[in-house]
Amino acid sequence: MYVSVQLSDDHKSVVLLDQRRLPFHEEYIHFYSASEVAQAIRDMVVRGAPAIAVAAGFGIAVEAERLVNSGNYESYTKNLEKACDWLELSRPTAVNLSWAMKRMRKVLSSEWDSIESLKSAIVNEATRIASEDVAVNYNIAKTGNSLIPSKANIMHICNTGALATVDWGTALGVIRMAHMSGKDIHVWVCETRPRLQGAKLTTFELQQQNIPMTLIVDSAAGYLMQMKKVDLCLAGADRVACNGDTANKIGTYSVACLAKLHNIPFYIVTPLSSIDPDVLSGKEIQVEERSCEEVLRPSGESLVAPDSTPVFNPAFDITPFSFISGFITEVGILQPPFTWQVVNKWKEKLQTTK
Ligand SMILES: CSC[C@@H](O)[C@@H](O)C(=O)COP(=O)(O)O
Repeated sequence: MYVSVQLSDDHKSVVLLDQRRLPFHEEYIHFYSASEVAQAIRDMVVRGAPAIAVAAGFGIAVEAERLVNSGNYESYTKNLEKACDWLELSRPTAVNLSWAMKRMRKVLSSEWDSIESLKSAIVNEATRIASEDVAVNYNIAKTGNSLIPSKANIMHICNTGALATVDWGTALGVIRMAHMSGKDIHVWVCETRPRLQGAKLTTFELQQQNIPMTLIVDSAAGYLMQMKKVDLCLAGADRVACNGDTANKIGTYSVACLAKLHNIPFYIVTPLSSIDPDVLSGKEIQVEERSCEEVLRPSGESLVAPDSTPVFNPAFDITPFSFISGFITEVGILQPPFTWQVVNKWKEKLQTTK
């Protein structure tokens, strides 16, 4: 079984499964500093909002180990705070990155009696972020499964599985749980241009789990809905605004519009950590723009359009909350608004029921 992101036993490297090479090569690469991890996140060696948050947390743990003999307590914490800044900036749309770095900064600003004890606290917090991800996604999968009929054709975009998290995944976790519980499900896998996370990664995960699926080009989504071959749609999230507007992989909005037109339920499957109550609506969400090369050379080498064709390549889009039937989370199926007060109440409830 593959693991998208790990901390090496000696805490000297973050080990990432290189998602750019899947499904044909399972290669693990070691990254030895926070700046190397930030670059790996930018290059999408690891991707998916929860997985990049975990990778960034481990990036700080590795940096803490690397810098342990490099200066006094003050310079040590200052350098680690700088590392949090680079990691946070490595991809702008997924709020999980800032959420993880906020947790690491909290550890950095607490009082510790030595560099050694601060370093252990950093490793513990990074490891906790990773293990919480597994538990949270397991709960999401259980909650979501209650919505899946015993026989269903589910449309899914991008990759939201174990590769995008530490294990289970969000939307694909729900699909995995439904399949494990004996439901007769089939997944329409949107290929997800331009980086093909659906074609390369989601098919790989579904195949490993023996879940029936069919790969489609993104533009086939409407036709399938019109033919009444889709019962519901599940997608992940990179940032959910307070009013429920949701940033997710480019193409999600198109699927949501088509689903609304055809009266098909469209759910966002997300941990609470992807909700950003500081952002009031989707208008305030920064959408990452990526290199034109991703569109011009989808498989890396040959051009599919004349050289120097102008390209616009937004990595995400925003689905307005009115297109979303509900948010499947670790605390249940929710509806906005997601104010801090409300989100904190759910988090507290979660703590007390643990
Ligand atoms: C559980 S993953 C949720 C989202 O991060 C996912 O749907 C997505 O859009 C990933 O985009 P990516 O650009 O591959 O990082």
